[in-house]
Amino acid sequence: MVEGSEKGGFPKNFHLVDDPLSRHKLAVLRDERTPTPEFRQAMKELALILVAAATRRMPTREVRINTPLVGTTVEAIAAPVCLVPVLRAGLGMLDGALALLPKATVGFMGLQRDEETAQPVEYYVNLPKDLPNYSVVVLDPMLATGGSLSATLTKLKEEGAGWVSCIHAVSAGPGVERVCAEHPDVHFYSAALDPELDENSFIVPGLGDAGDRLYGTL
Ligand SMILES: O=P(O)(O)OC[C@H]1O[C@H](OP(=O)(O)OP(=O)(O)O)[C@H](O)[C@@H]1O
Ligand SMILES: O=c1cc[nH]c(=O)[nH]1
Ligand SMILES: [Mg+2]
Repeated sequence: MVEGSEKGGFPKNFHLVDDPLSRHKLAVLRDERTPTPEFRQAMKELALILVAAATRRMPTREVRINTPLVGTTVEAIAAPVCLVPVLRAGLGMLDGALALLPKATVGFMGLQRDEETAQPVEYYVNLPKDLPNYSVVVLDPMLATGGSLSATLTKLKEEGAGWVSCIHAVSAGPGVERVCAEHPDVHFYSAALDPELDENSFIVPGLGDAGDRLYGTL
């Protein structure tokens, strides 16, 4: 993993998860020939890898237990976890994240980019009332202009979220610059950092519209 703090040119809260396995999953996702079932499966598997990376900085606490042989001190994740998929495409990462964090609570952030302006329009929000008690992981395969993620993080902070990390399959330079600057306290984990956006604010080379490819609404 390339940590933001290790490589010149990366914001220090951006982390590229570019091991061979995540690159392999990403190759499946980027290929236009990948049909919906395989796309969905690869997104789920990539989410497993990314969510493991995103727990690296999660607060832990010491717990006293007994092994079958002796008493010892172990480490456990300190706070309950709340996963927040950004609808729709974020749902494609939810099963993978829940496989590693099965006790997690799930909140929902419903946003859709306006096709003309690329601005996010909020249509559904459902978050736990006691959000300040949780460590929050935001799931969204695509970080393009950063508008949807910025709106999500602003909402989470209004609701009192403290520790927050985000996972993405593909991020674009302009969106990364924006969210890292606006939210220096949040860590962002992505399997790719693509250079640019096209005239419709789609990531290039990217993988197309993640929601459409996950749900077959092409
Ligand atoms: O960084 P941004 O420029 O805001 O773009 C990224 C957003 O666009 C996509 O959602 P979309 O609006 O296509 O909704 P969908 O998941 O329902 O397809 C994607 O899943 C992100 O939420
Ligand atoms: O390239 C992009 C940009 C936004 N949303 C997507 O699904 N893909
Ligand atoms: Mg979409």
